[in-house]
Amino acid sequence: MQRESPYPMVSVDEAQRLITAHITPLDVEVIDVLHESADGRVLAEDVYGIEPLPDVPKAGVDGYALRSADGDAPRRVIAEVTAGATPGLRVEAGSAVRIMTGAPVPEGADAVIAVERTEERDGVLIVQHAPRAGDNIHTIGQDIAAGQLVLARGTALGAAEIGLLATVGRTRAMVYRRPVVAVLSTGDEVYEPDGEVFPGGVRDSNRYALMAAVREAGCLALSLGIARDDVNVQRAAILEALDRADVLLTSGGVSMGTRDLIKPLLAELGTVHFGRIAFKPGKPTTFATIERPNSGRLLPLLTFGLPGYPVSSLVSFEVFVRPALRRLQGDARPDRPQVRVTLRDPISPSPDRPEYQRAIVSWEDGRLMARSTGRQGSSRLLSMLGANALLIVPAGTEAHPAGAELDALMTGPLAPQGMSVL
Ligand SMILES: Nc1nc2c(c(=O)[nH]1)N[C@H]1C(S)=C(S)[C@@H](COP(=O)(O)OP(=O)(O)OC[C@H]3O[C@@H](n4cnc5c(N)ncnc54)[C@H](O)[C@@H]3O)O[C@H]1N2
Ligand code: MOO
Repeated sequence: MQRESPYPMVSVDEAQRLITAHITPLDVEVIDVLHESADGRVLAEDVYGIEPLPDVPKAGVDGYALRSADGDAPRRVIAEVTAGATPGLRVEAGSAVRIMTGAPVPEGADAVIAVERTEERDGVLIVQHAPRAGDNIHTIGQDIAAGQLVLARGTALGAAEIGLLATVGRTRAMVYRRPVVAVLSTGDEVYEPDGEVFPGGVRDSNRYALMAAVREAGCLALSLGIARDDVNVQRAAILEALDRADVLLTSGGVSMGTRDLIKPLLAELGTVHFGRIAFKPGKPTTFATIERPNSGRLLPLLTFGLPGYPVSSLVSFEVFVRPALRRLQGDARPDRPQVRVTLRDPISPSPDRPEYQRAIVSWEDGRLMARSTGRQGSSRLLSMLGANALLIVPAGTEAHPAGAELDALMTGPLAPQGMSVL
């Protein structure tokens, strides 16, 4: 057993910097952006609107197109235009055209009055007030100007973005490839959750939790199963990832035990960039790159050796892996937002490392309030339940009292007011 880790302890910032230095966005592909599979993809090109929207002046309400110069005088109703029709007629002085929302405004008309503000009897229109020029008319290009940039490269596709692509007629667009992320659990004590578990064993929660986190980050998850604590078995699993994946996440086997084989294996197969972080939970988190001589892939296999403790692996994923996966997909905004929160409960720091404590943040009494999810042990997965934030608690010995402020990384949307923990 080693008495001291050969890996120097790096700071969180330094670890993030080292990871980022090894990332360039993956290759691109052209996809049909109107299908389900486009959800969450990141654009690899700028998208412009070619034509203005609307392309002709359009009625904003159901009513009558008329001339403002006629004031509040009655008008003769000469025709009706519906959305989708081409009017081909002219509104002369003293006349009006019945018009529907979204229909092109006929020539000569410079206003539309809502039907509720009118009466029509025997083909004569009575208006309740004199319309002003421009009333209820959507002008050419008011929503999108001709040639306007509507979506920038690096934008993730959600409902609004997909709607915009359809609006400007871009049914195919260039997006970054989704990274394939292989996930491997290690440990003789780790069992499939649906089978028999021998005394002292644990069910493999890490692989399933990490694969869900990988998918949530927009990647394709590839399960490599559970590798026993045998150097040849674990080497074979890493080599399989080298063949099949862009990124490898392992869990377990990265601390000081005699069966902690991952770090020496990564050093044998590639380059370990760091093997310890001043960070809790997840101190032994390791980052390595493994070259792939003949595969033609641009990037080496990015390998994250995550700790075995369920909370440590997920928190390390959130802080170090997720931003890397977003960067690989070309996301222009790969980081979670950081906010200032007020503590509802007192928080005790860890003496030697900054600690990322799980919390529930909601908007209460005009500020962001954070409540703790309870005991923060690395093995207590329940401390992640309902958490939408990681409180960044600097190393220290003094507790932070209720009412004090700390920075927090938002990992999900704000919680409803008064949400409590189990
Ligand atoms: N002498 C030292 N011991 C430890 C140190 C240290 O610095 N010196 N660091 C501690 C810290 S901090 C952490 S975190 C853990 C991480 O250790 P490993 O990554 O080597 O993890 P394991 O020992 O393999 O497992 C830890 C724990 O998690 C359970 N586990 C493992 N895999 C899974 C899985 N797939 N699903 C659910 N649970 C899993 C495993 O049974 C252990 O209970 O090391 C400390 N030790
Ligand atoms: O860094 Mo470990 O996750 O504290 O237990």
